[in-house]
This record gives sequence, structure tokens and C-alpha cells, in this order.
Amino acid sequence: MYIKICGITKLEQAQSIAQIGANALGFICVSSSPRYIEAMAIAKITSSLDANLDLVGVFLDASMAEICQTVEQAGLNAVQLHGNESPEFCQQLRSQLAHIKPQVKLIKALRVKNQAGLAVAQLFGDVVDVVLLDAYDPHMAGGTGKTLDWQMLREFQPSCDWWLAGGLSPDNVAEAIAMVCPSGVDVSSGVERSAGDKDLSKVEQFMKIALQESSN
Ligand SMILES: O=C(O)c1ccccc1NCC(=O)[C@H](O)[C@H](O)COP(=O)(O)O
Repeated sequence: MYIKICGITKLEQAQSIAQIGANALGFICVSSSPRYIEAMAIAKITSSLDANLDLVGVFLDASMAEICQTVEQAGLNAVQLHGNESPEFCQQLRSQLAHIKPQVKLIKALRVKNQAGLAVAQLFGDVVDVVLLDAYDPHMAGGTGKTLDWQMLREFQPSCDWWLAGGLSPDNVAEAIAMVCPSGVDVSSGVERSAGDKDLSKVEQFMKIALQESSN
């Protein structure tokens, strides 16, 4: 089970979460978010971490130039697109990123409202590495703490890896994994004291439960 802890803003917390064994750390590059962190501040964190982690910049309808510049400045090796980016945009971004760094992981987040929203995932299977399913909220783009209707995801099988996000916490991650069998899970507010301030004991608990459930 691949585990991504999102909304990191503090260096010491990033180092501890990496040590606990997370596969990926997410940095919110969306200036309107309470978890926003600037590229140079991300760079201070990423340069202090081991090379085997996925260091993910989360973007919301940003331009290709902004994404590429942030990847370079911040020392990222993965990009999560959390807005209305099209499959064509993903394809073009992938080729632009290849000029900057080899093998930047591309993740397309979909904020799923209903079954029709879920069908859109099939359009991205061939152009990204991972599809991430998050909850829909009319006012917030991410980090909402809301869960998806997991029943809807029982038969979900895109042609690429997929990760579950949205309202996960140590209290419900085992049930979610058992019900929908994602290849990874992503969490933010469910392991926080306040926006951007992670509760390390909750992170540890979350990871232990997720790993245990996925090995059953
Ligand atoms: O977290 C944010 O503030 C945010 C803002 C704008 C776009 C995306 C954002 N977060 C994306 C994430 O990857 C979160 O981990 C995901 O939405 C799940 O959040 P949560 O329901 O709090 O676990």
C-alpha cells in the first residue's frame, strides 16, 4: 500500500513523516489554500530528505510554465493536478517536464461528485501515472475532510494505479481499503491538529492501520 501524506508545511514534520515510512509527501502550491507553501520553503524541506521519496507539488489549474518552474525550484519529483486540467494538458505537461527532469510522476486528481464524474477517470488512464479520487465540495478544492461514496468505487478499475483520498483518517482507513482496494491512500486533514500542522501520532497510527489492512 502506497501512502501519501499531503499538506506538509514544516521541515521537522516532513522529516519525521519520512522516517515513519510514508511513500510520498504532498506540498500545496495553491496560494488560496491554508496549507500553501512557497517553492523556496519547499526546497528547504526537499533538500533535507532522502532521494527515495515521492515529493509531490499539488497544483490547481496552474500554467505549464508555473508548474515546471516550481518543480525545478522546489526540488519536486511528482506533480498532482487538482483542477480541471484536460488529458491533453497532462500529455503536454509530461513532455515539458521531461526536459527538466526524467521521470516526474504525474497524478491527476478527480473530485468525484457522482458516477459520471468517475467515468472521466478512464480518459486519463493512458496519460498519467496515477488517478487520485478525492471528494467533491462546491467551495473547496481539496483538504476538505469529506469522504466519497465508497460504494460507488467497488468496481472502479482504471488502466493505471489509483489512490483514494477524501476524509480518510485512522478511524476509517481500514474500512475504506477493505471496501475499495486502492493501490494507495492520501490523507491531509485527518492527521492534522490544524491546517498544515500534522499530528505525528495520528500519522503513525494512520500508516500502521493502512499497512496492516492492505496486507490482510
Ligand atoms: O489541501 C488543500 O488545502 C488543497 C487545496 C487546493 C487543492 C488541493 C488541496 N489538497 C489536495 C490533497 O491532496 C488532499 O490530500 C486531499 O484533498 C485530501 O484531503 P483530506 O480530505 O483533508 O484528507
